[in-house]
Amino acid sequence: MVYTSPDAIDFTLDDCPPLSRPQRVVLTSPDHFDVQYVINPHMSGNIGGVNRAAALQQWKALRAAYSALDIEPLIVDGQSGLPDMVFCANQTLPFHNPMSDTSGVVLSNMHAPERQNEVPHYEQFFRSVDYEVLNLPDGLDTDFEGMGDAIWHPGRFLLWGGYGFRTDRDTYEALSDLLGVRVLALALSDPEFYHLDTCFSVLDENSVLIYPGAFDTDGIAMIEQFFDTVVDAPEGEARHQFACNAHCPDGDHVFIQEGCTVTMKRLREAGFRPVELDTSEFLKSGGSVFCMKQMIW
Ligand SMILES: NC(=[NH2+])NCCC[C@H](N)C(=O)O
Repeated sequence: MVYTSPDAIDFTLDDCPPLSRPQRVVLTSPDHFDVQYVINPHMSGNIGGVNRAAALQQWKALRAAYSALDIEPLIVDGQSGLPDMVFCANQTLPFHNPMSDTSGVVLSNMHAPERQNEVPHYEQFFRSVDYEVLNLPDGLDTDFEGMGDAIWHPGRFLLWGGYGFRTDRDTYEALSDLLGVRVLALALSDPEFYHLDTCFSVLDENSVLIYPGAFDTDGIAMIEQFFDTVVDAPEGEARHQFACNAHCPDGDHVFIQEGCTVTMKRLREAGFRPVELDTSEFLKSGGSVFCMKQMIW
């Protein structure tokens, strides 16, 4: 079942089976990262403008930050000719079904033609680690960009789904049927917040960090219905520093772009520990921490 308005909601969090936290992280080496085309507004003006050496240092610091929390990264090799492959949250949606105790990934159907050839590399990787690999139904020709838009509610078998730019609303009907999961679908309409993970960062079962301006009134109402604590990022930090592309891997630390001072203060007030990371080279492509990793079970 897909829910797009608060009036339709006929369940609570307690009706959703408990879901364990994913314990492993996948990262993709940035050897071939670059800005070579413009498929989101942040990339505009940045073609050829990436400092590869700086990008590598920033990526290594991210890798070290996961290791410091005892989350050992699995590394996928970036491929030449696929400059966005480093954003490994987008090509798949990893899942764990607590009822059947099965794990796997659903492959994306990238909206951007420039990124479609990234998916087979991830298919191969997940098969190599014995993951079940699922496809959206044959004949369904809707866009889907994985965890860029589809985000698990922490601790619950419940999926949040953004739609409007990179993922079609109808994809969530198919995903809901495929995985047997409820989906809360949020409309996106500001092109600078083109993926759900640019404006919505889950922290723990009761807390989320959002940029409210990216959502409509139904979206905000649904978010407020399911999270007791909603931390707002200010517009400038959300839009230009990707404050909401943060990642909280453990319900405590929040990896976030360096310099998001107001957001970090609000996170601390809500009881979280921000960990600043510099992703400035990746911001040139419209990505930061959240989309540079994929958590798996
Ligand atoms: N989930 C994300 N926000 N990923 C960032 C992707 C950036 C990439 N240049 C694109 O536009 O597709």
